[in-house]
Amino acid sequence: MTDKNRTDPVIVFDTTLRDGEQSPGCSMTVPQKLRMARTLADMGVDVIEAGFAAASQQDFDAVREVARAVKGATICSLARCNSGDIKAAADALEPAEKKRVHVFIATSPIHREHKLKMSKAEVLARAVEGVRLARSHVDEVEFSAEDAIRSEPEFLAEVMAAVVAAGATTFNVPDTVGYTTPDEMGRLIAYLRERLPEDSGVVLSAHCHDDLGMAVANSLAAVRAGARQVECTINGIGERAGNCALEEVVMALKTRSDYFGAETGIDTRKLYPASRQLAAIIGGFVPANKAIVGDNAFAHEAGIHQHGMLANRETYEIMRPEDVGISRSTLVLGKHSGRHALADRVSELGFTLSDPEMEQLFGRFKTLADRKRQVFDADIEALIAGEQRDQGGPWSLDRLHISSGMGEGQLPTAGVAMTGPDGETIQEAAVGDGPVDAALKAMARATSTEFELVGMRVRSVSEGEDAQGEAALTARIDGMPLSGRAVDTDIVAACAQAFLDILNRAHRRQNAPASNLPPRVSAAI
Ligand SMILES: CC(=O)SCCNC(=O)CCNC(=O)[C@H](O)C(C)(C)COP(=O)(O)OP(=O)(O)OC[C@H]1O[C@@H](n2cnc3c(N)ncnc32)[C@H](O)[C@@H]1OP(=O)(O)O
Ligand SMILES: CC(C)C(=O)C(=O)O
Repeated sequence: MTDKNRTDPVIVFDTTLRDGEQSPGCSMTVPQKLRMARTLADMGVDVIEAGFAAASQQDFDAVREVARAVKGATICSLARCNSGDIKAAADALEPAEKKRVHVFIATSPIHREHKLKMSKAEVLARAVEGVRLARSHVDEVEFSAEDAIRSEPEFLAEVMAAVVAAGATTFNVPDTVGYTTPDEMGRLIAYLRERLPEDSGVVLSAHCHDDLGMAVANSLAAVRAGARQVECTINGIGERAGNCALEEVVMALKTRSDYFGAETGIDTRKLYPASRQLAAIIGGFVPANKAIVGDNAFAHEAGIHQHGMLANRETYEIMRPEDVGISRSTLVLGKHSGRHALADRVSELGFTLSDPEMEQLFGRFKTLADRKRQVFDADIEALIAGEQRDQGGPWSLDRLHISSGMGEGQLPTAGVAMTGPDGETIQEAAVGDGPVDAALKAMARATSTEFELVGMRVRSVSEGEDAQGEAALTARIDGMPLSGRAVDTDIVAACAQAFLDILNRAHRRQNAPASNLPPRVSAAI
């Protein structure tokens, strides 16, 4: 059991630049690795595995550049258990303030027999030789038993004892193929921990892959069982399904330090910027539902949740967005939102609406939200503008049907049904130069109006492929210029509604007592 008031430090070993880079499409140039390494050091990563120096000249250069330029963190290079790799690693690390050579060899039967073609004794001997040689170059040597999870536990313990005796300072337990479970991982770490001499000072480490989606859970189980180093990558990038995600393991340890009794020294406010920086460098994107750093990690759309959030954000958030470097939680307005969230946004946007106006707006908002995935601030503003626009009638546009297309022989046609001042519904159709022209002509016929279109502007007033379009039309009727404006996700419908505004203004003008007419020059809205 953990002591609630005590937290042990956990070393964060970041391998974004080595194992992360091994994932297809994630190769980085030397300057890109350097930028990323600076970010990692700045956020408090303890060990940065900058590459595999023997892999290529570029990898060697990257390790060397990071070793030369990045201060604060320990810089590490991976090496197989052979003299060439170990020498390359040591040479590349030479300028580092604090350096670590990370040697590895596989210990599992399948890797021994089929890949290395070595017996247990040969693997053991190569591991010991590798660690000794590495120790002749640097003080910190990490040994990894590749595919430790599928290795015989007794053999693993034997290798651990031998490499520790040869000078290894960290013993890493990789779940190379992401096969283990939290329970199993916990038991294996506890088993190895029992076999490490109390005063050895050797750190047990976990390196988990995510093939079954358990890399973070397995790493946390290792910490709970006594591992004091976790190996991880930003955004969880890495071989196949990836590695343990740094931001997730760090925030789990921080948020549940009561449970794990362990914490890292990471400045968690740097997690989100680091995640975005990496995504920009490798040209990928972070899934919206990614824990901690995804776009939706602190976003709420459901009305019941939004209501709870407005009352007290801890109702639906276990972490503060600011603590991971995200400026604020967001209440996303969509079809699942309720009145509380809409009212909050309306007042945030600076509008004061009466209760009936708010109720009307809510109805229009739900109708729009059913057609759009997300309702943006500009949509709300447009809805309010629409709400406040002239609705005096008497004409209503009950139906609009458009037929339009491209190519020779196409006749853009519109059919409308409009109900007028005496309650009669009139149906009309017209062809035009385009769908808007046809719609306007059909509406003019239905209302027996002669008009001349003198101005038309259509623009998008919100974001996304399902953005709302605002149409602003000016038409001359009886010599009088009149304007109308409307918003709709369909721009032809927006134009038709804007024209309806104009027709209604014209009708009211013709039927109003002469003294009520506004001056001619200000007839536009
Ligand atoms: C689980 C992991 O993530 S381990 C790290 C994996 N990362 C990488 O492989 C990326 C960098 N790798 C490379 O650039 C190349 O593989 C190199 C330069 C390291 C080696 O290239 P090559 O010499 O052409 O060998 P290749 O990759 O084809 O085969 C691996 C060789 O290393 C041997 N080997 C594998 N692991 C080890 C080890 N830990 N210690 C010693 N030898 C090893 C294999 O048995 C094989 O030996 P062989 O050539 O005698 O048959
Ligand atoms: C070299 C080790 C640590 C590794 O990357 C793995 O086993 O996945």
